Amino acid sequence: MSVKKHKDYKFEKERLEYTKEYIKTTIDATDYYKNTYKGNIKEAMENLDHLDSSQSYINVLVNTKFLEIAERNFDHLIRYKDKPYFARIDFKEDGKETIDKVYIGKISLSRAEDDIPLVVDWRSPIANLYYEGRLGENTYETETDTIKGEMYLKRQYSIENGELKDIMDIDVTTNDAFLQASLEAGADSRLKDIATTIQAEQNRVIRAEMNKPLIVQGVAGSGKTTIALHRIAYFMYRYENVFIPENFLIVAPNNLFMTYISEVLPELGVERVKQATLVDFFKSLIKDHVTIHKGEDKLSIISSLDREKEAKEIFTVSKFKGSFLLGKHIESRMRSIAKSILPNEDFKIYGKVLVPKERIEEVFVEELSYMPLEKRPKELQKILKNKLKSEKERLLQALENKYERRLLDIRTSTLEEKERRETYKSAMYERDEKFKEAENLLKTLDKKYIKSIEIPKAIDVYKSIMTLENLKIILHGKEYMDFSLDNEKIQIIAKHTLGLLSHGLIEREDLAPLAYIRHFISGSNHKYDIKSVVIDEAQDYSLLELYVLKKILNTEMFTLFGDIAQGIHSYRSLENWDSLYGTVFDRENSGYTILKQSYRTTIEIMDFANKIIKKSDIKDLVLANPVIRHGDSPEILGFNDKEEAVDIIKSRVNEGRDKGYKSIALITKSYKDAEILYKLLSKEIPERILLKENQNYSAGVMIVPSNIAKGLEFDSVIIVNFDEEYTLEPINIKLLYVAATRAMHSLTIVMENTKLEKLKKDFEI
Ligand SMILES: Nc1ncnc2c1ncn2[C@@H]1O[C@H](COP(=O)(O)OP(=O)(O)OP(=O)(O)O)[C@@H](O)[C@H]1O
Repeated sequence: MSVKKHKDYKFEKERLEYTKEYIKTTIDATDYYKNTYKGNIKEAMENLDHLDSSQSYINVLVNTKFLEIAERNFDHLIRYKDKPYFARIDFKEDGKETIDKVYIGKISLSRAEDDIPLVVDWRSPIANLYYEGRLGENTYETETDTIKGEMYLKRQYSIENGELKDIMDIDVTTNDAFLQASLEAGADSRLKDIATTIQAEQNRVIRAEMNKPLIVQGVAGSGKTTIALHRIAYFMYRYENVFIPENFLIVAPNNLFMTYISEVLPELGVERVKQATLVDFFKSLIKDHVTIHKGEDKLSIISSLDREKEAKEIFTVSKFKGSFLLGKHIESRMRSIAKSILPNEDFKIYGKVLVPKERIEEVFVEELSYMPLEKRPKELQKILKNKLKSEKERLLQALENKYERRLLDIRTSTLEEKERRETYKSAMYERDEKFKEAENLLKTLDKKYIKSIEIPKAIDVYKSIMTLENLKIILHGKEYMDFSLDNEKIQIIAKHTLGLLSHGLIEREDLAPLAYIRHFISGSNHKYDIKSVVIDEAQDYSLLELYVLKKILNTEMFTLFGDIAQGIHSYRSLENWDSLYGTVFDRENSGYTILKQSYRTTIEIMDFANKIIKKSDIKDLVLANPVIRHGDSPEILGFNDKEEAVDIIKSRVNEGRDKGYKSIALITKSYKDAEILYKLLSKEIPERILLKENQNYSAGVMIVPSNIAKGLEFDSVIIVNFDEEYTLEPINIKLLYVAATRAMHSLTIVMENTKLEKLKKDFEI
């Protein structure tokens, strides 16, 4: 139906024009204010020197703040002037006469003259009705109240360049046409914002309470990354007066991913939020000079069929280094280290014990345990100093008395005059010396005692933990056995780790334990002031990594988004969410949500991918349920040699381009295969790019190893398989699943004819 035929077209068009006009006036006014504030700042700066400078200083501060707000408003208004809202609900609150027409957009805008809202923010309480309510009786929660009433209308608008293109009344048509349209659009570049089409289950995650941990298990394409960012935007709105953007940390898998999500950040107004990879965050904490070993890609080794011994070593070492067991061992080891660095003697003066060593130990190890090791000596010194102070008077008095007596004895002695005088003089001298000595001791004894406490380096502590001898200690403890140790494993772990350390090298898995040790030694030496953490691809982190992050940031406000079915790094990371309870988070005090609906892929592709993941042994596997959207069936094409492979790939890429696909990914199992493919296509597709972890994201024809493709999406995916195979090993199943679920519209597998039948048979595809 043409938009003009809609019964309310005229009204809506006028309303849009009115809103646009109002925004234009507001933009002009804001611009005017901006200039006024700038002028005020300039004037106040000029007056800083001669007038009352404190008043000028205040003027600068106040006007700078105003200017900041005006600039932010100005940017928002400019950004949304041509699309001020995307939906409307009509709601009559119980007890009120009128029905409010509530226009929902990315900004809030009220008419200055009568304070009537023209547009309300999508994050406001009433907008919740748009996302979750159906027509009829409804309620929504404000900060203080529950508002009851009736919703009469739920309407969506398509507005392009300021023009009303479509009006869609939902709940009349049950099918959400806007969602369909938005899903059909191609992935030309990076992630987009979905404020218009957020679904109820996603809305609940976005608005879920922040002050306790929330784990979101979402199938591939369920919008985890997208809603993670919307959740931050929501909190920044909801707790505007409590948090600044810099209080939020997004933990992302790599730099490529960070640029992939970067476009949506300003769109949601969260561009100043902190972003870091966990590796960089931990690296910034460990100040000791260490280099991360660039060994062969562990994933390649693990997913190979003929490298069992190496794979076993990787599993053993990585699992241990990511275990809660190691975390607990570090904690107890740090206690023993705190004890061992203390001098093995009482604090005494002239043989008199002022503080027995047991008491010193109690203070240093127990009472000061809330403090980093580095800071404890100073605190201990204060105690010792106080002891010396209270001892001073008694000690000097005793000395005084002693010499008084002695001098008296000499004066009244029967010695000869000359000898008596000499003896008296030398006793006087001795007394002065003794006083000097005592005063000196009183001044320095505490320093001397403290000086002998040597704070170890984190790397040395770690080395000592990883020795056979010390690992054996863990073997004898029976607690926290999330990782079962035995003698053979200990040998492997010690040899592997000490081997690397002896060359000044560490591996990724060493970062969390090292950062934790460093945290014990130096405390929070990071530059962040993080209150709330949002982790995407959370299944890729180990228990210890998450535990250490939480300890270091000292907050409960964690939201974890992930999918166990995509846990291709499970050799070093979580295998299920349950393991987080009782270790990192408290089960009773944490939220857990499952998202089953997948928005990315067509039904045909999702069915194909589900067949693959069904072959895995993942406990309580949740299969993705695609939104109704059809497309071509995935194809598996065989080749006899690489030349033929190149021809097939080239023609598939061209077909994709003809269909208007802007992002086409050639996904390989490993980085090695990606490099082979990159070279092979140098003539046929010279503009192709090889995506790497540390580069910026850009669309086009991309060659991507599957582990790097994780989290991203493409219009068309061509899985290319040369030398390496996808077998029924758990890791291979996950790698193939990840690759297949990156596709939005089209999926092809290209592989050697000799391996093709086996793949089809194995996966029943
Ligand atoms: N409510 C929605 N409306 C429109 N598009 C949506 C919605 N939810 C998700 N999408 C789209 O679905 C796609 C997948 O989203 P996203 O990448 O956030 O999912 P994910 O769960 O992180 O996926 P994966 O785990 O597979 O990496 C994106 O294109 C996103 O824009």
